[in-house]
This record gives sequence, C-alpha cells and structure tokens, in this order.
Amino acid sequence: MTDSHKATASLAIFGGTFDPIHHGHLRSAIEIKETLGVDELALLPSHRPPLRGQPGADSAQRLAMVSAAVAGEPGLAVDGRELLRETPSYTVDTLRELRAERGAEVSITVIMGSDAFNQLQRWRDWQSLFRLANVLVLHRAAHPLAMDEQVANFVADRKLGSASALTARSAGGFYDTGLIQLPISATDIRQRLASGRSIRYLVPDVVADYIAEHGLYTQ
Ligand SMILES: Nc1ncnc2c1ncn2[C@@H]1O[C@H](COP(=O)(O)OP(=O)(O)OP(=O)(O)O)[C@@H](O)[C@H]1O
Ligand SMILES: O=C(O)c1ccc[n+]([C@@H]2O[C@H](COP(=O)([O-])O)[C@@H](O)[C@H]2O)c1
Repeated sequence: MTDSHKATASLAIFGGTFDPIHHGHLRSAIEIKETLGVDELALLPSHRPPLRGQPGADSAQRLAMVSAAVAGEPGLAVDGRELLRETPSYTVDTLRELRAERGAEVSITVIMGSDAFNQLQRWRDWQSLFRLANVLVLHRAAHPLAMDEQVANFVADRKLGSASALTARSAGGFYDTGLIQLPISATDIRQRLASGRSIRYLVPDVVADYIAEHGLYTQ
C-alpha cells in the first residue's frame, strides 16, 4: 500500500469503546460526514480496547447500543467486525482487513478525538496507520491537543489543507479539523447512572432505554 493513489471512493471509520455511545460521538460523526463529503461513515465498536480496562457493558451490548443509535440515520453505518477477533482491537488490523476488502484506491480516513490522538505513539504499529489510511483529529475541550514529539514530527509533512482533501487520497494524509466536540463523555454518563442521576439528552432515547432495560452501569 502506498499513499500515492488518487481515491475512487471514500470511507471514514470512527472507532471507540462506546461504553455507551452518546450524542458527542453522533454529532461529530454527522459533522464529519458533511465536512468530508465522504461516501460512507462507519462506527466501529471495539471488542478488546487495547489501552484501557474492560468496559462496563459487554461487546454485544455496546454493539447493540451503537446499532440502535444510528438506525434510521442514512449517513451512518455500524461495522461490527472487531467483535469477530479475540485479539486486542488494534486499528492497524482493522485497516488491513478493510484494505484487503476494498482495494488500494478507496480513501479510508480514521477519525479520532484529541484524547485518543495524544496517545497515538502507544498504538500498535502506529506509523502503519498512515500507510493504510488518512487520519483526522477532532478536539475535545477537556483534552487539548498535546501530541507526542515523535508523532508531531511524523505528521508534519503529511498535513493537508482541508478536510475534503482527505477523500481525494487513499491514505497518508493528516488533518486537524479544529472542530470542538460536544462536551459529553461516556465516563460522565456512567458516573451519573451509578449515582442514580438522569442521562436524558446526553444519549439517544433508544440507548437510555437499552441501558435501563439491561440494568447497565448501576455500580
Ligand atoms: N464528545 C465527543 N464528541 C466526539 N467524539 C468523542 C466524544 N467523546 C469521545 N469521542 C471520541 O470518540 C472515540 C471513542 O471514544 P470513547 O468511546 O472512548 O468515548 P469517551 O466518551 O471518551 O469514553 P470514556 O469516557 O469511557 O473514555 C475517541 O476517538 C474519542 O476521542
Ligand atoms: O491500535 C491500537 O493500538 C489502539 C490503541 C488504542 C485505541 N485504539 C482504537 O481507538 C479507538 C478509540 O479507543 P478508546 O479506547 O478511546 O475508546 C478504538 O477504535 C480503539 O480500538 C487503537
């Protein structure tokens, strides 16, 4: 795989633990879909998050909540492929699978928040992400961009001038959107549930209903 291909179609992937998915994720997904003009945007729940402890909800429950949240939203899709691998959910493995399926010409962009990007140097084979895909960063108010020096040097000559430039190339580009996300976090949602407070308007109603029905995050 090289980054020199001119892309023929475009896909963006937004991976996460989604424990649970919330309106911060969903709002950003829509904004990116519109800003990039990408053909497809898929949310990918991770099965075994590589750099954090076991989630509060199991993988099938997190996938069910993501699926319910985007049902009926034509711009967004769900890709459950990471649940099929028992190894840690390394993004580089997911990208290798997608490349094998989609070919070299399709533009693939990995979306991540600044909290995730600030840890990129800890990701498995992180330089290969740029061989296989583009990377787009969103900002979280609570996590100012503070990338590792090695990562900063690596992306310095990969920076693109616009978000839409990502969809024109298959891989190798980096774009920092400057987009500030809604200040919602899954940690805060779990804490509210554990202390009996409401999570209404932080997550879609179908997700709140699923959480209540399954008694999730009560402790
Ligand atoms: N409010 C938000 N808006 C948009 N993206 C978000 C938001 N919160 C998290 N993200 C991004 O979504 C991806 C998956 O995040 P994750 O599922 O861990 O959610 P989280 O709210 O950060 O959860 P936790 O609080 O459990 O760490 C990451 O790239 C993260 O930066
Ligand atoms: O590939 C890795 O080494 C790697 C390390 C940490 C996180 N990720 C991916 O980054 C996404 C966000 O992770 P998290 O833990 O912030 O929800 C999710 O798709 C993870 O699989 C990937």
